[in-house]
Amino acid sequence: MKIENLGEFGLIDKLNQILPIDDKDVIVGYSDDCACVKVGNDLLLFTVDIQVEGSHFIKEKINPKDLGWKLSTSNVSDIVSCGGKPRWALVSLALPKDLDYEFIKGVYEGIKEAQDYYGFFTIGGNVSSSKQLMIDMSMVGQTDIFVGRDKARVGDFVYISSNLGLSKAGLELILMDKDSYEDFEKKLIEKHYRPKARIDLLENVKKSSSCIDISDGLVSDLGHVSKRSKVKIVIEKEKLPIDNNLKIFCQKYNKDPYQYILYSGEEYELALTSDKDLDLIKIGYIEEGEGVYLKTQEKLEKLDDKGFRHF
Ligand SMILES: Nc1ncnc2c1ncn2[C@@H]1O[C@H](COP(=O)(O)OP(=O)(O)OP(=O)(O)O)[C@@H](O)[C@H]1O
Ligand SMILES: Cc1ncc(C[n+]2csc(CCOP(=O)(O)O)c2C)c(N)n1
Ligand SMILES: [Mg+2]
Repeated sequence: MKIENLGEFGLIDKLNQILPIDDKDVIVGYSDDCACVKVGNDLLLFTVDIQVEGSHFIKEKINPKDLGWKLSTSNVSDIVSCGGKPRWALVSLALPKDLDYEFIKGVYEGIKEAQDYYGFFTIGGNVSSSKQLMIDMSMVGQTDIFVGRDKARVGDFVYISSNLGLSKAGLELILMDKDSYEDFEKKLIEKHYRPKARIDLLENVKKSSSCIDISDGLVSDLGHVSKRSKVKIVIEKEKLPIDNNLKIFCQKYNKDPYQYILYSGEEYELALTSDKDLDLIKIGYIEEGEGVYLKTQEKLEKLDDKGFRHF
């Protein structure tokens, strides 16, 4: 069986069967944005995210500082979505022998910027030679309560932390390889290269019944919440805000903004559920049932999971 036929999540299920968890201190494993372990009175959160040349970035196009920032943000975002503060990171480098030192220096300067902004420390790592450039960060966070994907409840509202869709538009612009970009295009590209994990929303996360960060796309990531919480999630189309720069992008390139809002990955914004009134963007509600639906005035349509998959 080729792994491309198993798919990303089919593969993870099989790996879990080989290594089941038999440790009473593990609160959550294999199934959420972070694994969670009880140590004394604390809950520690563990996550790991890699940036691979060709899959996550094009080396010739990315500023190495942006790469260090994006790598850090993808890790911090998982910690924040579980309600935690990022604390410590390890960085594993797989580097082609002829890589210029200046590139890795830039990556570490980007990590430094992220450390200062998010408040964590890199405390070690590993180095190996490799044909392909890969930079992997693992991160430990700390919290007093774990906010997962499995406690969205019927009657909750669904919230998002910001306008969505910008990262996908930014990536498409980068891949167009244009000689020059208009100002609104530069802003979309900036959103792709410099996403901000929503550490500012930790108090809202802790008040939520469930939370997930949007790395594969809103529908795909809400699909995880729906499956794990065993509920139906209804998104009301008219409540989805369209960012002004995304609107201009879609007009210029003749695209449907909702394909971006619903399916853009690498947003590192949050999707939360709560029965409380949160000062965030309310986009829908939870009902009994399963799946993720889009409601318009005319119809209620079940949405396909077209999220980003590595295979
Ligand atoms: N190689 C692996 N071995 C064991 N568990 C894994 C492996 N890869 C992923 N997992 C687990 O599967 C779950 C889903 O992983 P995934 O990387 O999709 O996390 P995510 O938070 O949904 O996405 P992202 O990493 O983009 O934030 C996580 O709980 C993760 O710890
Ligand atoms: C060259 C290039 N091709 C495609 C993409 C898009 N992309 C890569 S990973 C990912 C989702 C999160 O993945 P992960 O779960 O690995 O964090 C997305 C949307 C990109 N950024 N660069
Ligand atoms: Mg995640």
